[in-house]
Amino acid sequence: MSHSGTGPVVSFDNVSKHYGALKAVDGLSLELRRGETVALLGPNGAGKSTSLDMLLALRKPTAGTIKMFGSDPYHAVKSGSVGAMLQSGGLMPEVTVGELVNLVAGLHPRPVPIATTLRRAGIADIADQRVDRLSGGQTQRVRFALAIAGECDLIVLDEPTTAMDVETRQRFWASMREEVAEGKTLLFATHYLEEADQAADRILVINRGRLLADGTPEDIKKRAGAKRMSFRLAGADQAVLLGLPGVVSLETRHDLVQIQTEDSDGTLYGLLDAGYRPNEIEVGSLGLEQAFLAITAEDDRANGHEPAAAR
Ligand SMILES: Nc1ncnc2c1ncn2[C@@H]1O[C@H](COP(=O)(O)OP(=O)(O)OP(=O)(O)O)[C@@H](O)[C@H]1O
Repeated sequence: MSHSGTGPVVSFDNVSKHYGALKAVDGLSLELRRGETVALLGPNGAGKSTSLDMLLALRKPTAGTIKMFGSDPYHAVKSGSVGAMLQSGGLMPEVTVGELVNLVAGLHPRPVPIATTLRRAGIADIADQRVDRLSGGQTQRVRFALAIAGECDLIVLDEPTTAMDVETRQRFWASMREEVAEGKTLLFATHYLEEADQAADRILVINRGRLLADGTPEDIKKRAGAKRMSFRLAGADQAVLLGLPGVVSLETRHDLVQIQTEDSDGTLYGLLDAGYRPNEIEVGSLGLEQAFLAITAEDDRANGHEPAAAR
């Protein structure tokens, strides 16, 4: 079955999952469009795995509706439309990597040639090794191979690059781009903010089971509002700098001043009005990591919780 329709690939409509009093997912609504690479970003316990598991029909929502290719997740998964790599789940021991990939491809309605899968996952050289004798990073690559062993339209990955070293991670994303170039939709959960920034064209920030932000990496950085400003200024009075409009935090080293501000224009005008003449003024957005922390901390404060970063 091929899905070339124009409807959303995935839709969550007001989906919740409660474990007793705990709202792991709390009224989540979102849509993924064909060909998008979307990162699900959130602190520990945000509800990322629960959301992905519900999408893959492994857990049942307490309320709300999930659709995949316009049908219910169970049937979409059964038809082979989705390839998935989850966080846990052991691999069958005592078989070789090649045998395992062969076995899983054989179960798939539209198997990909084994050699292609081994190459794409970067495991051709370990095809003869037993799966229970692999390193953590190699195991991750084998699990990725199983996700792409059949032709599918949607790939779902839960923290795929955990335990991968930098080189393996880069190779992994290069293979992923090959998959996406074929028109596949990719949804992945990650803790690695730089990874979301580099790999995704859209980021969904979730915290406590709710969607806090949905946009391009640029949007997310803007959404956090604050800017970072730096300049050189000899003999600046810290108290004066902290008192400037919009200033959130301040760091100084020798004559280098770095400021986080919610109003970069106001901060600069205030500084000039106070008679200072700084040099080498630079104003930029916060990095994604800072933006992400700012968004989740603001949400935690607004809801009377301790910020996730401090949990
Ligand atoms: N089977 C379960 N029974 C009870 N609570 C659960 C169960 N599974 C998950 N939870 C709780 O639901 C919340 C969301 O968990 P989930 O694993 O979805 O978060 P996550 O965003 O994937 O976190 P992490 O980044 O740590 O993997 C957590 O508070 C977790 O403790």
